Amino acid sequence: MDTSLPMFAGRRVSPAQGRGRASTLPTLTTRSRIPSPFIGGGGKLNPQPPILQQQQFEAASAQEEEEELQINASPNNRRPLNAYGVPSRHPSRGNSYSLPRHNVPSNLNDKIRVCVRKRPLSKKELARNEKDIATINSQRTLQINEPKTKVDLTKYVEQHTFVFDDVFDADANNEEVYKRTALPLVEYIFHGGKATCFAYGQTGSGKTFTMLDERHGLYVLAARDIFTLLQEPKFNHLAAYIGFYEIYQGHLYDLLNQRKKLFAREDGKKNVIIAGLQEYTIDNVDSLVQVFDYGNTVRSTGSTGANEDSSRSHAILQIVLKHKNNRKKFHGKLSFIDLAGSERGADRGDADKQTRHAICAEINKSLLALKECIRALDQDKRHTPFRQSKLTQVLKDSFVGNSRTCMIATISPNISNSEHTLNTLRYADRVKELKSERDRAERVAAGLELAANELQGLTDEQRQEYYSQAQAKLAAEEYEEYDGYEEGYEGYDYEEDPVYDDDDESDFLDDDFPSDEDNDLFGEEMPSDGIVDEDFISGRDESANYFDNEHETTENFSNLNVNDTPNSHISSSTITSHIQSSPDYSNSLNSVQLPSSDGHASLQSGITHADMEDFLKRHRHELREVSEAGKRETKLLANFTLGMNSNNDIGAAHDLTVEAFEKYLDELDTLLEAKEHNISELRRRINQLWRR
Ligand SMILES: Nc1ncnc2c1ncn2[C@@H]1O[C@H](COP(=O)(O)OP(=O)(O)OP(=O)(O)O)[C@@H](O)[C@H]1O
Repeated sequence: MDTSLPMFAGRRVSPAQGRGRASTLPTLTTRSRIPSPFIGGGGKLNPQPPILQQQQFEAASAQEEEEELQINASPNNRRPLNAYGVPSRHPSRGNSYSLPRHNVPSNLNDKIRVCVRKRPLSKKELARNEKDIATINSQRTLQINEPKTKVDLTKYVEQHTFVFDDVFDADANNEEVYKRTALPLVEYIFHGGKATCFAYGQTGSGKTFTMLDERHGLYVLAARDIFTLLQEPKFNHLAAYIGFYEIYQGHLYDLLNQRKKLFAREDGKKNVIIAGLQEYTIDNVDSLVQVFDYGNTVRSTGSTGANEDSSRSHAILQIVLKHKNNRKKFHGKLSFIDLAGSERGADRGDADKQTRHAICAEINKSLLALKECIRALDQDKRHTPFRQSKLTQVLKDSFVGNSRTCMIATISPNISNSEHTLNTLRYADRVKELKSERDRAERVAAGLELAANELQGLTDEQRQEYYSQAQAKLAAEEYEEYDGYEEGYEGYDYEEDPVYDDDDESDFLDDDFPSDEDNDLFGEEMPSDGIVDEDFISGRDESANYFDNEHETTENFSNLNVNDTPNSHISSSTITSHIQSSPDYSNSLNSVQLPSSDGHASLQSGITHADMEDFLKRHRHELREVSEAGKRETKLLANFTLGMNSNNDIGAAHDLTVEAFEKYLDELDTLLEAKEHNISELRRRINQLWRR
């Protein structure tokens, strides 16, 4: 007797999952698995989410799907033949199933969306008579018919079925793709969010065509809508700033400024700043395309067997919305990323083998890190491994807090690329596991399979044996799948740290940025000659670290007398006195109801344990935020002091120092504002406790 387990899409399926739970199908709803403050009623950034309509639609569709399944289960139901003339379920393996059509649209407001786009067969592929092995079954499912050969040389087709948020067939145009991928992100950034849209896939599968095509690329379509929205009176105070850079072998280069090397840092509000990035204020699509074309000509490319223009770098086009009258005031950000080709180590074109290996390793590392970061977010992990690659470091602020991400996996449909295509789809599948839907499909498929054959005729004992094996197998698979993600990174045990104790606010614990010990936020090597980098000072740089700060020394601090500044609201060099003199501070202080003067606490009697816990959480948060801001402040002070010391006080050098001083003050102001905010928030909570 063959007790091997039935399989689905390359994975074995538990009979317990299959038959046991199939009967509960009608009550299963599809999905709402990503808890996000912006999804479902009341989310500030999402004033009218179409969730309700969607849920109603889902309920109706669930019923339809169920009916369809029962039809498929009928022994009289003849399965269609696939492109190879074989029934859609291979009789000898029992490992593939015809899935219900997933006609339920996904939620455009999900924090993370994963879509797939199939390109048409190219002329060359058609001329070679290559078969199209990718079948789109519905708006959300696709099937890869992978030709295989058994050891006895019998040919068969293995079918792999995947479910995504959206699947676009070869005839879908960029406008259609745009509406369900980047358009929601455009709307989102106008509500103050940060968003990322990226394409992932094998060389030649259509990433550039989708993202960066100069006529219909998603970036052009998005820019068109962004510029239109900026004309509206309510957004009149905003302007779009365009920057275009690449990540090549772990370094950042400005594509709009002669590949000048760039450094990524984080400002006081946790926005990632690409220091030195040349940004253009652009208000029409034509100029944007011009700027972009220019940038593209300097992008790092190499030649592979597959595509002459194949890129070896990740290209990032960012559109930042800022306040017109204050460029430092950030509103929203949308990044389009054309990732380097995903195939592993298969490149053949580069002359130098060592370079080729280094490039491939770097690309693989960053793609892996990207996947892990998105997975961590999707699964609400407490720690996100941003530091594992330059790509994820620069994208950090697009993943945490008010952020949305849309990934478009691009696939080639031809037979000779089936392996790469499957790799791409598996990668995408892992990025966001649409568990409830996949499980549902698996349960159904397994249920049908079992009903049809294997368990029939078995004794009770044999069935029992079958179930235990299946359960053990599933448990092992699940263990393998999640093993390794829980430990955190950099060897630091966050669980043990009482300060970083169990907090429910989303990004308390996922901050990977180094603090005092690092040169820049990402630990990247900075110019270490102590000389002011001209470009940093030239006014293009929004970062605070204008000077090399390799040797942070306290003696230098005394050289800076903040009291001498013309900026009157910084009245003292100490944070405390600054905070005390601020209007926010006085307001919060005035509004706090202190305990009565006879010394008896006047806490409200109904205070619960949970209230106290809640307050402690807030306090920990405040402590951490303020101490981080303090560290940044120390660093800022040291940087400026060192820079000032290395410049003399006459002529051009003095002018540079004054300019840097202005920026230093600006940055300091932002840091203090962040601290004040945290402190006054804590005081507000104290106030609430006394009052209740
Ligand atoms: N959906 C599509 N419809 C029509 N043609 C397409 C589509 N997608 C891609 N192509 C064509 O396929 C070819 C390869 O596409 P593209 O250059 O976008 O691939 P890529 O994934 O960006 O490759 P690389 O990683 O090497 O840059 C191009 O000639 C492009 O015009």
